[in-house]
Amino acid sequence: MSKVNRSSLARSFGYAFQGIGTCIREERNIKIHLTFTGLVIFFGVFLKISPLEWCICLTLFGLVLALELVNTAVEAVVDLVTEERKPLAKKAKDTAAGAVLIAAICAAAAGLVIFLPKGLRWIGVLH
Ligand SMILES: Nc1ncnc2c1ncn2[C@@H]1O[C@H](COP(=O)(O)OP(=O)(O)OP(=O)(O)O)[C@@H](O)[C@H]1O
Repeated sequence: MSKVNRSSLARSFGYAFQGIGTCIREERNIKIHLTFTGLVIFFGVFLKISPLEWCICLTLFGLVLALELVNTAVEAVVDLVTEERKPLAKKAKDTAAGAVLIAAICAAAAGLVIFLPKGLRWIGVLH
C-alpha cells in the first residue's frame, strides 16, 4: 500500500472516530446504550458466560450502537434539509428511531435468555 493511500485510510478512521465521539458527547440515547453495554460486560465476566454467549452479546452491542449512530446521522441530515415540519422528515426520523428500538428490544430479550438463568442460579433460586 502506498504512503498516500495509508494516510488517507488513517484519515478515514479518524473521521469515523470523530463521528463516534460526537455522537457519544451529544446524544443521550447512546449514553444509555453504553451504560447497558458496561453492565452486560460486568455481569458477563461475573457470571462467566461462555465464548458463544460473548459473541452474541458483542454482536448485539455492535448492532445497537451502530444503529444509534445511523439514527443520529439520519436526524442530522433531516434537520439539515428542512427546519419545517414535513411528513417525510417525520417518516425518516421515526423509522430510523424504530430500527434502534427493534434492535434494543431483541438485545434485551437475548440478554434475559443468557443472564436470567445464570443470575437465578447464582442467587440459589435455580439449581
Ligand atoms: N422536520 C420535522 N418534520 C416533521 N416531524 C418532525 C421533524 N423533526 C422532528 N419531527 C418529529 O418530532 C418528534 C421528535 O423529534 P426530535 O427530532 O425532537 O427527536 P427526539 O425524539 O427528541 O430524538 P432524540 O432524543 O434522539 O434527538 C419525532 O416524532 C420526529 O419524527
